[in-house]
Amino acid sequence: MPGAEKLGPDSLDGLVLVSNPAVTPDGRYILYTAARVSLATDSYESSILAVKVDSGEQIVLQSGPRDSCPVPSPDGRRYVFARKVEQRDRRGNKLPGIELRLASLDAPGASQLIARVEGIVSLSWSPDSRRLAAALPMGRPDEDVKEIETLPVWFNGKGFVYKTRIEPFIIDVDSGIMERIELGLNWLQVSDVAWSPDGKKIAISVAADMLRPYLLDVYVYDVENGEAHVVAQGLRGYGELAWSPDSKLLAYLGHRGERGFSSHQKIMLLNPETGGLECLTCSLDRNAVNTVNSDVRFRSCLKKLQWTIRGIYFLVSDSGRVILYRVQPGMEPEPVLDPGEAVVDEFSASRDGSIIAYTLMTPVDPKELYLYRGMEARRLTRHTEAWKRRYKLAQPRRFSFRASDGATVEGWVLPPPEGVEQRGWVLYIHGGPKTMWGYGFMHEFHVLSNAGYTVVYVNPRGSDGYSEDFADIRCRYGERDYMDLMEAVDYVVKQLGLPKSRAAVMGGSYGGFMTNWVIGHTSFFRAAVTMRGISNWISMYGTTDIGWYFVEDQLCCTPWRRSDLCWEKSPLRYADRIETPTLIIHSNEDYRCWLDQALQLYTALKLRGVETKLAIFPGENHDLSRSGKPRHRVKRLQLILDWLNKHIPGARNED
Ligand SMILES: CC(=O)N[C@@H](C)C(=O)N[C@@H](C)C(=O)N[C@@H](C)C(=O)O
Repeated sequence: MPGAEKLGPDSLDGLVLVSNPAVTPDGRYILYTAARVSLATDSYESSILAVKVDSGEQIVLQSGPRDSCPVPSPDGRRYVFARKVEQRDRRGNKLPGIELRLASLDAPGASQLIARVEGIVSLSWSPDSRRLAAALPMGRPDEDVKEIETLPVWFNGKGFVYKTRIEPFIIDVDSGIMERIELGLNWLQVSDVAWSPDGKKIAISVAADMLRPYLLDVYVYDVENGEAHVVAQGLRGYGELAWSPDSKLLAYLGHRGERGFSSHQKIMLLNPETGGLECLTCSLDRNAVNTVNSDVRFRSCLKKLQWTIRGIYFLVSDSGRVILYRVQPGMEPEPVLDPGEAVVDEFSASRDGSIIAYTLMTPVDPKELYLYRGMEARRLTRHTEAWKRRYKLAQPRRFSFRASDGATVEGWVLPPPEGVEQRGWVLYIHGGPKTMWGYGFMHEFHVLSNAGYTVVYVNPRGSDGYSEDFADIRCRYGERDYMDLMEAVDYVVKQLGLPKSRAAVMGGSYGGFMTNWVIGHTSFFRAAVTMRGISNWISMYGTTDIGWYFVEDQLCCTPWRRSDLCWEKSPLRYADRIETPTLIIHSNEDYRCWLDQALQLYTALKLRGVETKLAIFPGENHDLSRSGKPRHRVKRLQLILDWLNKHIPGARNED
């Protein structure tokens, strides 16, 4: 019977994650990745499928189980994709873990190896469909003793990276011959490569300053004479590039660092001839990328901007929604596809812009593939329907309130589904801080809801989805962000009637920092769960992949400059005030917020006799809750439920 099963932690099993909707430039096919979560193999079994646009016929192109990232060729006949492999040479040394393979759209299954690489940062076909520009990580850590002379030492999800350079290459796809593009840089990390439609140039965005890897320069490489020259310096942001159809101009996704890491990503128009730079989306005052949180995504190699003859397409995060926009030089940006209370999660457009493939999700619908053509949207896949039919999913309700400084703050409440008694509720704080809650699908929320916990999720100051000023809490962590959250608690208790004595607080990363901050400043909550969090900004500064610049930018302090401020903003400073029973969850390969952040808090709580438990997940990183091994994700969810059930006993609704 539909909705008969209770959606518990192991309901992850069998969920299909649809990602990477890639339209062939001629608009004939849409290629995409479908990854099935398997508890049996403890993996994501990913294959590459295609839909014929005119007939809707579905084709299995590569049956996996570790295939992903299809990138169609300009002539629409072939595509390259990534195959994850784990092999060693005769001496037992690990070989590069990614096969870059070439396949024909007319011969499903068959493919040929082009190169074995450590990873793929960016790919761009030559217009003649014979070569690829590629940004590839090169270099491997020492097998035994690590002899380190660079920064960062390690990077979340990549392990030790002190010998890694991300370099630009040209690859002949038929011979596999790889030719490095020389930029004459001692240290470099290429962010993106883009081959011009006339075939003559390759644009390359690259970080060249090891101590300030967030600064990007843009080079244009002349394919004929092999010379590269700088056309822009000191830019920031994602650094993605797209050429205009006439190969004269570049679109750059990023910013000038107006508000440090709190700046919105913008579509900037770069004239390679003059170096001129013009912001095309500043009038929006919204982030020109998708930052909505979801835990049902699989990896994708799609670009975040695309220049077709109808203009530059990009996504905008706005009040929990994600909308597809378009902008032309000299014109205002305009919405192309507004999904309402939903999220256009990824997109790609045919060369003439007449066909747009995208993935869409809602708070109760995991991602599926859609087609937008002739002002009409059509759903193309139903991979998650059987999974959805098994469970009862409650619908969230939006609320908003006027904060004490007059600003409007919005949030949502996800109650237990019909027939499930409310046991209590959790204030779930997102990370970033510059991400947003909204209309994305959160499996974890439905697990909490099905266990009888109403989930309250709010976008306080520091969140994305609003103005740049709303997001900018630099130097003021634990102030307006904290006040917005506490005022939201006040609102949901007084206005929405949630029981004040049956509340828990939880959050990850920055949300873990804020959870740690909350329990050091109030004992309102019966329980807390802090995940991949931050307790000490001084040690965060030197131990993580982004710490030495992220902490200085966001907290306005370093261990040597205003260290008092670093300490004042560290939850560990207030550990002697914590009374809330706290579960601490961390991964032992989290290099975004290192394990020391959890250990310091755990030690403090143990010494103070506060009920606490530390769960360390081996072989996992900062993204455990989003892409960790399925069995670990189930275990993590069970630990959370056990902790809440222990500290919010019984099933009573009133105080
Ligand atoms: C480069 C940068 O600004 N990264 C930050 C978004 C970042 O990783 N912040 C972490 C402290 C964080 O809160 N991460 C979020 C996205 C999470 O939920 O893990």
